Amino acid sequence: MNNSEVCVSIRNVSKSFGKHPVLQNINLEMYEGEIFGLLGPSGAGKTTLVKELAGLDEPTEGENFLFQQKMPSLQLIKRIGYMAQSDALYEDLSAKENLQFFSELYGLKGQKQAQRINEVMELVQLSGDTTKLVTNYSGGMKRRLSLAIALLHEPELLILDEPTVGIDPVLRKSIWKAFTDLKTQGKTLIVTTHVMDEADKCDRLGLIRDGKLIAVGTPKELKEQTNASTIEEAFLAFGGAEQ
Ligand SMILES: Nc1ncnc2c1ncn2[C@@H]1O[C@H](COP(=O)(O)OP(=O)(O)OP(=O)(O)O)[C@@H](O)[C@H]1O
Repeated sequence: MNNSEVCVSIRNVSKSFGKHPVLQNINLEMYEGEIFGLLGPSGAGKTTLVKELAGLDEPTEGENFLFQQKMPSLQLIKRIGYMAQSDALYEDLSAKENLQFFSELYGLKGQKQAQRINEVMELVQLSGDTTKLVTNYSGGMKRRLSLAIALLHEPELLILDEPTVGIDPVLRKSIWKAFTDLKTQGKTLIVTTHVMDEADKCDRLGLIRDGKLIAVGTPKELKEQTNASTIEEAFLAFGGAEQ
C-alpha cells in the first residue's frame, strides 16, 4: 500500500470553532486505491475533517492536499464524490429528478446521463423506486440515494460521511461489496464510521478522539499493537472513549 501514490495529504491541520479546538495538529496521508476509515466517537471531529477534504471548509491552521493540489480547489470538484452526513436531497422531486439535477451540475448529459443514473440506482438497489418522490423515501433509501448521487460522475476519490447509517445489515453488506468493487477499479474511499465491523473492512484506519489522531494502521496492526482481539478493544487501549 505504501508504494501507492499519495492521494490525500493532511498537514499540521488544526481547526477551532471560536475557542473550541475541534481538530488538533492532524498529520495523515491516504493512498490511491485504499479504503481509509476514520473511526471515532460522536463529536471527535470526523465530519469536520472530511468536510475540509471535500473543500467545504478550511482548517484554522495547516493545509490539506488532494491529488497534490491544495484544498479547497474548484478544479478538483469533478474528481471527488462527497456524501454528507445529512442528506442534501430535494424532497419534492423524484429520485430520478434529483439524479438528473446533480448530473447536469457535473456536465453529464443525454445517453451518458441516463446510463449512469441506471447504473448507480442499480448499485444502491433503488432501481424499482426511481420515480418515487424523495419525501416518500425511508431514511435508509435517502442514504442510498445520496450515495448514488456521490457516485454519479465516477469520481476517483469518494468521501463518505457515515454512508450506512440507517441501512439494514443485508443492504449494508451489499453496499460494502460495492465499496470493495470501487476500490478494485482503483478508486480511493474515505469512510467515517462508528461501526466496528465496518472498521474491520477498511484497509487502514485512523482513530480519532477529541480532535486528535491517536493511531493509524491496518485493523490487524492496530489489534496486534494493543494485544486486542477486536478494533473496539484496540481503540480503548489507544485511549479512545467508549463508542
Ligand atoms: N460549525 C460549527 N460550529 C461550532 N462547533 C462545531 C461546528 N461544527 C462542528 N462543531 C463541533 O465540533 C466538534 C466535532 O464535530 P464533528 O461533527 O466533526 O464530529 P464527528 O466526529 O463527525 O461526530 P459524529 O460522529 O457525531 O458526526 C463537536 O463538538 C461539534 O459540536
